[in-house]
Amino acid sequence: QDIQVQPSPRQVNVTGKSMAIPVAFRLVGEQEANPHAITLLKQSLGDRLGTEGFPLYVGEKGGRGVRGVKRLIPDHPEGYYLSITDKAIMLAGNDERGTYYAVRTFMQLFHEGHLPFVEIQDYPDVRFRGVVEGFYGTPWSHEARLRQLRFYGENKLNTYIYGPKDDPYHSSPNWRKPYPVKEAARLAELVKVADENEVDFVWAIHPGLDIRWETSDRDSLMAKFEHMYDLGVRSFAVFFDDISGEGAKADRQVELLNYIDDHFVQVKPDVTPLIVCPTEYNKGWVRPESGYLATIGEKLNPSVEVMWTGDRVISEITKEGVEWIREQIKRPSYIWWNFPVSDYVRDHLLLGEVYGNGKDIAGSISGFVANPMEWAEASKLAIYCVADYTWNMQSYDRFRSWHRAIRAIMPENVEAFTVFARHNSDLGENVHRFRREESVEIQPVAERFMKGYREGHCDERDFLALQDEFERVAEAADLLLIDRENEALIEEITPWLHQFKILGDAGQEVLAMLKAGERGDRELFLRKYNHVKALRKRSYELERQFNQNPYQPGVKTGTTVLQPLVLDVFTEATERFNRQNGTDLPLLADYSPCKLTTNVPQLESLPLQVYPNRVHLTPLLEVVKWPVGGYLQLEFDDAYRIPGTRLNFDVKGDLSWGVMEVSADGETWQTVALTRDTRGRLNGKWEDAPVKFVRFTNTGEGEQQVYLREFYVVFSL
Ligand SMILES: CC(=O)N[C@H]1c2[nH]c(C(=O)Nc3ccccc3)c[n+]2[C@H](CO)[C@@H](O)[C@@H]1O
Repeated sequence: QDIQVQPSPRQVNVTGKSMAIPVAFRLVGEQEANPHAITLLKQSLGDRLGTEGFPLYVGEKGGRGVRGVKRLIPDHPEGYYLSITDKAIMLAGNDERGTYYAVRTFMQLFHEGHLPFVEIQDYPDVRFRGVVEGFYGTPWSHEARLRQLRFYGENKLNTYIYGPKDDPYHSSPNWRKPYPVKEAARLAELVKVADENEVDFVWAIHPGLDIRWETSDRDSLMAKFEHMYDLGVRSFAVFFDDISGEGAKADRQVELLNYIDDHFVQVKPDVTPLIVCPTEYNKGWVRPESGYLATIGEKLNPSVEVMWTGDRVISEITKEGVEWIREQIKRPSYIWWNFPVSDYVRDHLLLGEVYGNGKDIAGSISGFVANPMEWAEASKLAIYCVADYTWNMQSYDRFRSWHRAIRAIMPENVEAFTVFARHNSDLGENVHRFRREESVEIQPVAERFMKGYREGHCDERDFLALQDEFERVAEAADLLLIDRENEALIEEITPWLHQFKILGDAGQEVLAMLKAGERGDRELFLRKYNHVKALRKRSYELERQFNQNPYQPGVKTGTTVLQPLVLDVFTEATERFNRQNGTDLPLLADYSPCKLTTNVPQLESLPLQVYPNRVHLTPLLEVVKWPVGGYLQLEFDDAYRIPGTRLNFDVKGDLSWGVMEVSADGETWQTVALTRDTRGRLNGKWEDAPVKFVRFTNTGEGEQQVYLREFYVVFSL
């Protein structure tokens, strides 16, 4: 019998067939066993659990109920022994959490009215496993956190670190202040639910932006920890990441951390080891001359856990990397894995497989927590896989785990959510150059088809495979948009589902356009051409409406394979149509909210890079000869506010020869005042009535020679 347990247990021996689930269980060990384990049993077995019936023994090593199997219980933290025979059921933990995990596993063995005869010996690879809510952006809601904690209990994750960068009471300016009553009550509830799910709720403080190395701030921090202790928190962290100046000094940090350890953590009877995120938290930032890590390694109390993001801020965790840092800090590192966090690619969802981390790192790390997206429910896909990976690395299978995660999160729409997640996994170009696979199955088909099409032949089998995939994309979007089984998840991803539907429709239509062109059916070609243009405009409008933020606004989907394929087929088919029919249809499917007009010859065919709230001119390497009266003008499709303009012509002197102007009608113009910043760039903004035109003109006495290093306009409705 295929025993499917999440996370995958270490040792499973199927000892026979199975038995019908007993109508009644006689519970033995209730008084001594972990009460959370007992509660869980009662919740799952309900009134089947009582004083009569099939014997069910539960308890920790040394307890009366499980003394007969003491030597079978793995001697590891959170380890457990489970056996089901035709005589009795045994759920025996090496400690309280192990008993709880034995029950969690037991609950997964019920299958079609039967229980398998099985023996399981199990324990986790990594001591501390879970999530650090440590991203920039909108912190998770209280309800989302409650759902997360229950999810961690189900998946044997034992750590949740509360550290949302944008919580002013976690970081500056209010880290010194107690939470207001309402927030305090919510945190107390989180601690309670975490405890019920055997999760350590770790409260982190991020004082480094404005900490003063004086007794007063040390006392403020201790007082805040006492305030959190009074709310029930028993696990604490100090984050010194992303700071500079005074707060970044290693010796000062170590002095404070040791003080906290000596006077708070070690003094309290029930507080777990302190965790610190150092300022030099990845290898890419280590400056040996700073001696920062050496100070941490030599002077920080050995009991303090030290976090580490790997060779870079966003990186895969390797054995070589964790062994290197272990040497530096003189202890195993506590991994802060920056995935599936997307606060630096906010227009993307990261729903792909969890892969790339070593399966041989368990011996050199003490913890592994994933930093998630601001989309809590969507992050569960990766969190589920991290739970599987950190519990039993050697047996981890990225593909199996990802598919089980999808089935666990969206059981009524597995196929649709698989299609959606398959094409929403890469980050696109980003500052950390961290990429993930996307659209893996269809990618070779798309590449082969496009190559053949450009060479003049259209492979029918590939054509049909692509058509089928785009149909599945459109179907998946509609199925998920009406899904009611996981409304919180659908609410989070709805903007991307709408974008995904447009992509599926556009993909089918460009293929129809291609076929119409091949058959010489002008009327149908033009119908499809116009429909695709309309779909791209809808896509653009959706980007401007949803997920607006100052960093990466908008809604991206299928950006690695499917979107480029739609644009490539559109352009190629339109080029052929124009050649065959002597037409001049625009080749770009993408909708653009503005167009460039100019009388400066070198700028005439300059591509625009259009983002949801910014339009950039592509920089030029050569010198631009800008004649007197020469102008460069952007005309928008609507009247917009212009909160920012920037130009950089890389000229040393002043730019008195040029003027930046705006207009609502292209007739009456107003000058935009420009100020030069420290890097010689000229910045302006227009805060009066919305305008449709922005232009820059050489109003001087003679031709100017400039470098077009940067020219962009920020626009907003
Ligand atoms: C330890 C850590 O990753 N800290 C933050 C962090 N810091 C960075 C940086 O890239 N920080 C940085 C880069 C350059 C200069 C200063 C700070 C990324 N991240 C994460 C992903 O964006 C973010 O979620 C996290 O809060």
